[in-house]
Amino acid sequence: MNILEKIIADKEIEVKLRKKLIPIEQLEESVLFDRETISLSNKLKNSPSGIIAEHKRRSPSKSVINQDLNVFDVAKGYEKAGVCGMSVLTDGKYFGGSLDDLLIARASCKLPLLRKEFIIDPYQIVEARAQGADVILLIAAILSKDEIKYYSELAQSLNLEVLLEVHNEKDLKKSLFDSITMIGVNNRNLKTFEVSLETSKELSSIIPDDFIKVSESGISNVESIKELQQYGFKGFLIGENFMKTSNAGESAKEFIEKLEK
Ligand SMILES: O=C(O)c1ccccc1NCC(=O)[C@H](O)[C@H](O)COP(=O)(O)O
Repeated sequence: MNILEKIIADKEIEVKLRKKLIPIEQLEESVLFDRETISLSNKLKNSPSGIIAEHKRRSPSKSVINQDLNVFDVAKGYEKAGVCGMSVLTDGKYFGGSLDDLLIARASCKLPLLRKEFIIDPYQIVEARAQGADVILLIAAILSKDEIKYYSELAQSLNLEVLLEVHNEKDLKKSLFDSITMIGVNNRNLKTFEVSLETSKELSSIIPDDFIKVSESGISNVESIKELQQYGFKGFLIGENFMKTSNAGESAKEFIEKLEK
């Protein structure tokens, strides 16, 4: 099994358990369920830098990145830095995240929040809404065309935006639905962990203009962003580069200042 297959096998067990612990009807009663969501795509459209900064403690490719930062401070710092949105990894086993991280981030800032998760069941979409997310990630590589359509329409009906992640042309071809606003090209091959910004550049020309293009993973300098902007990218998802420092918010602030200079 490759890492993605392992993550999904574990996720299936986890979701089954979560559904038993907290029935969907209970999620729908959350005080956050009816809150007005914040549009990430609007922020990206109107931003010169387009940074989506991630809270990421560890990862399968890098092991520990930073276990010492407090998600409350990270969210506040990212907001102060002027990022467009924050991505919160909620997977526990492989990334050290949790739904509590999402809740804490929600309580500490007014940024659009992306629930960064391996979504394989509609339950997780309702869960994202109940825990304060504004955007969900759908990964084309782990979903069928019908699932992408159904899950993105469910998200839309809950006023959640969808960032649809692709790795290649095949992923992209099965993912073009009106219920999706943003297409993210992941520069990290989730099977081998190899990172190449060429993936974004190569796919950019076949992403229709109706979608906001986001480049994800492996971005560590402003020069790469300036180059990717030439290919039409408006959003840039950055995790490790900020989280590996002792002050993720400050690191994002310096990065954005340099980018907008
Ligand atoms: O980051 C990993 O090692 C990883 C491995 C397997 C599946 C997903 C993985 N990462 C999720 C992400 O997409 C990244 O956290 C995100 O794009 C930020 O990437 P980076 O800036 O390189 O930390």
